[in-house]
Amino acid sequence: MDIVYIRDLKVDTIIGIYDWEREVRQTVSLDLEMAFDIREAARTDNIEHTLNYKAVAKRLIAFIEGSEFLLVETMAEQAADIVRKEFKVSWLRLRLSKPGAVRGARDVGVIIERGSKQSAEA
Ligand SMILES: Nc1nc2c(c(=O)[nH]1)N=C([C@H](O)[C@@H](O)CO)CN2
Repeated sequence: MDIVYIRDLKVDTIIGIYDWEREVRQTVSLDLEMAFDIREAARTDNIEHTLNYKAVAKRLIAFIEGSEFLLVETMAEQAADIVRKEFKVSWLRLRLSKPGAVRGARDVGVIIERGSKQSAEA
């Protein structure tokens, strides 16, 4: 199985359960791994034959910038749903982190896997 990925996509947004978090935008970071068979794109050297990571990143930035979730869980689930449905991704792993949200920790957050690797198999 091949993977197209985006690492450390930083986006400013309203996120969090505390009063102060509803007023100040914080930075979240996304790591995204998406199953995609890259062989046709490699053979043709044509962007139309692959999963365009810039298009995925632009869509996620627009979605997250406009959102106001309380929990990282909700943001992660909805972001995964967008990628799966709009970009026809059969399997993905998404890590969503809030850098500096907990004193003493570099970052905190969630990692989710959705979909099946089967349909992305060669
Ligand atoms: N599992 C979670 N735990 C916590 C979350 C969350 O979204 N998911 N959020 C917070 C606060 O908003 C925190 O990020 C502020 O420091 C606490 N725990």
